Amino acid sequence: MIEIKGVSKSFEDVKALKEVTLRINKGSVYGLIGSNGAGKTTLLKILAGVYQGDEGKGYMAGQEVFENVEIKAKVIFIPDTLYFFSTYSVRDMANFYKNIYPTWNQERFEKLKTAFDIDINKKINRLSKGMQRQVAFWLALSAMPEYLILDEPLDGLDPVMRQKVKNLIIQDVAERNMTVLISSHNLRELEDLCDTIGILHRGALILEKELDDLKSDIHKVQVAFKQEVSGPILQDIPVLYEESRGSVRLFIIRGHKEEMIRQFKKHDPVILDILPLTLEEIFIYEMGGIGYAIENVIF
Ligand SMILES: Nc1ncnc2c1ncn2[C@@H]1O[C@H](COP(=O)(O)OP(=O)(O)OP(=O)(O)O)[C@@H](O)[C@H]1O
Repeated sequence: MIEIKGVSKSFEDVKALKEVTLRINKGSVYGLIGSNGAGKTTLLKILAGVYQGDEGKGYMAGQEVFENVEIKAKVIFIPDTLYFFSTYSVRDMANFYKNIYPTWNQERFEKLKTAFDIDINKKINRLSKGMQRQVAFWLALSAMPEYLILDEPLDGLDPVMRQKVKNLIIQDVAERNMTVLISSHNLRELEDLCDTIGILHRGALILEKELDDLKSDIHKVQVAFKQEVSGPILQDIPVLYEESRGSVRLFIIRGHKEEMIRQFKKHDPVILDILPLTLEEIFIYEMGGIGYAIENVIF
């Protein structure tokens, strides 16, 4: 389990994190989103033991992370800007990891050669940006970490490689209960991977929800009636958004699915479709409800 308890962190006059508390269960994949400068990288670095909070602490499996060698051997952090020793090849770097991570799995490293078709004798710094990111994942997944912390992880990877890496992460979560924390600006990307999403805004965690709860609690409905319905159609059901496109009306509704269908059917609809919402749409309506414009938060 990963825990952040009341963490605040300032850089000179900038309050990067303000009393952030969050908990990520073992085997969970947690997506952290937020606008530029929201504090995502700072939070990830505190968990990776790179920074220490001014107040509060980061814990993994109940142990404090900062300056804890035992815990650090179980964590891999892939930062947004990668760093490799300048003269090291993939093979050298693998040997380096082997010495640091007791869980290093040479067999897996060999197997993953087919997924990341890169010459292991090549100097990493001579590889392209995307290939370097592939190497970072190759090494990380061969080290079999208990905790994987990723900052904008898929940036620079081509679409095929993005899918491959996502599948490999999901496989490790399913097979050996790896816990993952991912920071990203891309909700569509996170939708495939995460079970929980948190939004960080100006250093504070303003929303945190399980994806399933989000998806089962909010519905998009397209409905059209033979005749104009006078007066309100829905009673005692919270409508988050409503618009008309010709004779078709669109509703975004929270909860009450069966009751909503019953009330619509009373008016004899010719169209009654319940459509899937993207995670992005869900957040637009959710955040609208608590007074933030999502555009300012995510993009
Ligand atoms: N080493 C540092 N020195 C001074 N200020 C810093 C440092 N690191 C971060 N900050 C400041 O802290 C705030 C949070 O930065 P952080 O990098 O955590 O945001 P972020 O959410 O990761 O942003 P982005 O999406 O742009 O990567 C910003 O105002 C940033 O300028």
